[in-house]
Amino acid sequence: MSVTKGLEGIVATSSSISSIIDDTLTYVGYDIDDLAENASFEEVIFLLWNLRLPNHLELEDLKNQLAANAALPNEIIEYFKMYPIEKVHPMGALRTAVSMLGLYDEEADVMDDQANLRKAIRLQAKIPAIVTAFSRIRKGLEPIAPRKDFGYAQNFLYMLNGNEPSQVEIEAFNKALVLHADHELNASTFTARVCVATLSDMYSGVTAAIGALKGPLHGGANEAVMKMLKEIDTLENVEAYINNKLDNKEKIMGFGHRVYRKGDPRAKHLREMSKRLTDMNGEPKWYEMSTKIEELVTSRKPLPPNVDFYSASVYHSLGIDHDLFTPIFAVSRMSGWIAHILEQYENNRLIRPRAEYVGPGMQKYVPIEER
Ligand SMILES: CC(=O)SCCNC(=O)CCNC(=O)[C@H](O)C(C)(C)COP(=O)(O)OP(=O)(O)OC[C@H]1O[C@@H](n2cnc3c(N)ncnc32)[C@H](O)[C@@H]1OP(=O)(O)O
Ligand SMILES: O=C([O-])CC(=O)C(=O)O
Repeated sequence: MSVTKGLEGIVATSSSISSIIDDTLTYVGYDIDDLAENASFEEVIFLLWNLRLPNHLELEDLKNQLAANAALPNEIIEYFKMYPIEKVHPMGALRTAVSMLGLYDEEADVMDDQANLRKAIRLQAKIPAIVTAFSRIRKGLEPIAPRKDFGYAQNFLYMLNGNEPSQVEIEAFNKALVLHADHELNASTFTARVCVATLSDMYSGVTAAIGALKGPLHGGANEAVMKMLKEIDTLENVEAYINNKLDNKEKIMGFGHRVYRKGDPRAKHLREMSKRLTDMNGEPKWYEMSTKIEELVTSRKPLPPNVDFYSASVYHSLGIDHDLFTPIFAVSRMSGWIAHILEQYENNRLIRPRAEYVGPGMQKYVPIEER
């Protein structure tokens, strides 16, 4: 047996959903640059789940269904009010709340295609309400009900802050959602597929995926980037901080990628947004520090920034609490997880690789009194 550590380069499934070829990312054959400039997040959801773009009526129907299913069971709100909300990380709360949603869904274990599509809508519709309700309750505020006349990105910001977001904010947030929606067989998507390949239910699959996204080597990196930016604090401090980290062989969060070599095509969109939003906010230092970090890191190592690097200053500029950055990634990636779960069900086989055993050889059991 030979082991490929971290399964690097192993092709573990076929998929029609997204592809990364020669550092180009596509969703169902549409270049991410094209989608980032032109598509609404709702169109991307439809695309990932149906493998084609919606027509006008189909898009309206999806928007209506998402709006109609956006409210949370009251028990989840009550649960947030009960537990020590100020002490938990929102990703832990999100993981638990999404799992709880399954308890209030009578179709949770109904596995036919139509039931799975209905669950998909419910999950995608409710995840913004979970993240925003959590955020408000921990600030002593009441959750805000979604508005039926608002789109997905607009509603998220509205439910979070309680006021109507500007057009610039809506467009920036929509673009961030589009950019994060799917990414081939990343760790959380693979986790979701492994889970449902046992023919477990969709709630189990996305709950497992949220757990995998939480880690700082994956989705958790966007929060870690902001922590680093705050630690550095000024443009003057960047050089010493980064050189010191690299000299000590420490990782710089938001850099490097398992698949991309020349660079992550999503990063340039987030870089542009970071420039625009930090300027608009009168806090250009976050962008200036970020570009200086990029210059320094790339001058020393072939490690371009990934999607998490500039998303940190983008979300910060939108006034979003730093520990909500990864939950927001989950709000978007829910669409990709669901697409992969549906695809896995369609052509399922249990995912069960092997491990090379490197433990002790055969041993004889020793009774406890003799140990
Ligand atoms: C949405 C996403 O999940 S995007 C990724 C988000 N994660 C991060 O930004 C965390 C920082 N980056 C990393 O930890 C890695 O680059 C990963 C996890 C993304 C990819 O990891 P892998 O493909 O396993 O690469 P691995 O960690 O083995 O690194 C290979 C080499 O590059 C170095 N390296 C990789 N990333 C970084 C980094 N961010 N900073 C400094 N050095 C790095 C490693 O130290 C290692 O060096 P060595 O060969 O001298 O020991
Ligand atoms: O693909 C990966 O390994 C990580 C990533 O960029 C993502 O999930 O968006």
